Amino acid sequence: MADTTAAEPLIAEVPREEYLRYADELDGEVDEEVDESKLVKPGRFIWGLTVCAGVSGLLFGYDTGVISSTLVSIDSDLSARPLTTLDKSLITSATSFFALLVSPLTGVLADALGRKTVILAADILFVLGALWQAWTSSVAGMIAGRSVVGAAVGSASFVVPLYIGELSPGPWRGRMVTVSSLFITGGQVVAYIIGWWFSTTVHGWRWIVGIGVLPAAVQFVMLFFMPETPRWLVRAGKKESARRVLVSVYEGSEGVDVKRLVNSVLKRVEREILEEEEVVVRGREVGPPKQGWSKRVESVQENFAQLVGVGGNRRALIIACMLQGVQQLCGFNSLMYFSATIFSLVGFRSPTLTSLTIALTNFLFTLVAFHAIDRIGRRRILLLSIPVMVLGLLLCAFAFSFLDMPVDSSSLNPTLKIWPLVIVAAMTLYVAGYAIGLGNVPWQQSELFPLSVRSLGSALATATNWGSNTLVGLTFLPMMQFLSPTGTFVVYAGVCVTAWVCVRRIYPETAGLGLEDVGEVLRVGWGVEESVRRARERRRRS
Ligand SMILES: O[C@H]1[C@H](O)[C@@H](O)[C@H](O)[C@@H](O)[C@H]1O
Repeated sequence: MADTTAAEPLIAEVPREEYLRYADELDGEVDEEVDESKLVKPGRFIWGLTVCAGVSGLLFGYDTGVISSTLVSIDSDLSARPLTTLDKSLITSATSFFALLVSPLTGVLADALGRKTVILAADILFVLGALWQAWTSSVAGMIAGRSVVGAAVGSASFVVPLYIGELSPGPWRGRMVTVSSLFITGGQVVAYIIGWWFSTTVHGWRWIVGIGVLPAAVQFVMLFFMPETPRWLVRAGKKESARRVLVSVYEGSEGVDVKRLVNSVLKRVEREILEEEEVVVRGREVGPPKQGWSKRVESVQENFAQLVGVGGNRRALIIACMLQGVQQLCGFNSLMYFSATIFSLVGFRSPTLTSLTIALTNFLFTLVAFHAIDRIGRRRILLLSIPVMVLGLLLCAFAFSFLDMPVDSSSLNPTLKIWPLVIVAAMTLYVAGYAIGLGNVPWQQSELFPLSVRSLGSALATATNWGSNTLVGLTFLPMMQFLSPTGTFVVYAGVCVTAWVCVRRIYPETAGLGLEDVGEVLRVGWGVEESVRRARERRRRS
């Protein structure tokens, strides 16, 4: 959708008295009687956009899930020698490390250039990374290709939930954002299947990594027909374009007067921007206006100061980083990366197929989350599902204590006994609990932040995710060796218990709230009791 509207002046550029008068008028103008909570069903347009944006999730899942089969099938194709342990570690961790480096940067770009531009840039990186890996003939080339993919995954993982969250009507925001988690977990299932399919083909790994080009190229083309988010457009001074997008989002929904609702949402967004600008203007030192790059740097610094200096924003950042940190530190991805190794050590003859159960369970229970997240609520779903994870982990730890783990699969006892089966069942239980809650709720992060710091806040939380992901990837095998498998799984259970306590104390219920209303909850404190009371009332009414 091409934007032909000339940019109106940014609110910050309007003389201060005029702007304060406008803020007062706006307060009186917001139509408090119409809000999104009365919407009955979202229209086709928003579903279409969610699915198109979700393709990045598919690439995220595929590119992270594909590494285990790629490493096995490379054999001595790179540098004419088998891969060493160091090669494997570098190839694996290059992706999460580059995702960690790039996500804060794309947070700044998504504010300056728009959410859609970052998705577009990620697609170019996905294509480049896939081709680079498929053509390389050296270990160094492979590490470079994985790094490019890491930069793509880092950008996409933060910007897609942000894009979907800023477009979705409040009552469906949870479900819509969970669609991107469905694509991630679906991408991981596809990666396992394709990896297994090409495992016996000569140079099959080149196909495995190269196939990633296709969805990225398709999404690249689709992006030219997709709009920017209305929130970003209002902030960039393109209110009429924002209005057109909102009309398309709400068109076809039952239960509301679309025109009145669009006006009300636009006014709410403007009011939020004005309030935030007021905070910045009050805190800004008076000095000559900056130009060019120094203006950009100053605005990033102001943004950061606003993020950590304003109480509500700081609380949002703490919650988002805490959730993203525990999503990884609970150890889930060690199963994604190493479950085939574990299953072969405990005696399964087809470890890849057994690992597929892990990926499939993850996908199927994300579907459950999709149905439940707006009805049950983000906070409640976490409080209910984390204990299931603890149970699964402790059962795993218990079962491991009965097994003598061999150093490699050649010295194992081939007759399957009961404990390996208990391990698979316990891991499945853990993964089901993870997929319902911690696997997807942290990606709802963007709703916690007001518009002015949404992009930067989400990007920093995403960097926490990738930092913790890298840490788990690097420490899992040494922990298994030094703490024993039982000790390792008990540590992960400890992380989950800590997560449960933190969620209970500081994470308010945000389900069902309009995007502009979440900030209100965190303004004077964590807002837990009040938000839970209101969510209960909303549930009773519906
Ligand atoms: O939300 C996703 C999902 O749960 C994936 O299965 C996992 O591999 C990712 O690390 C996580 O961010």
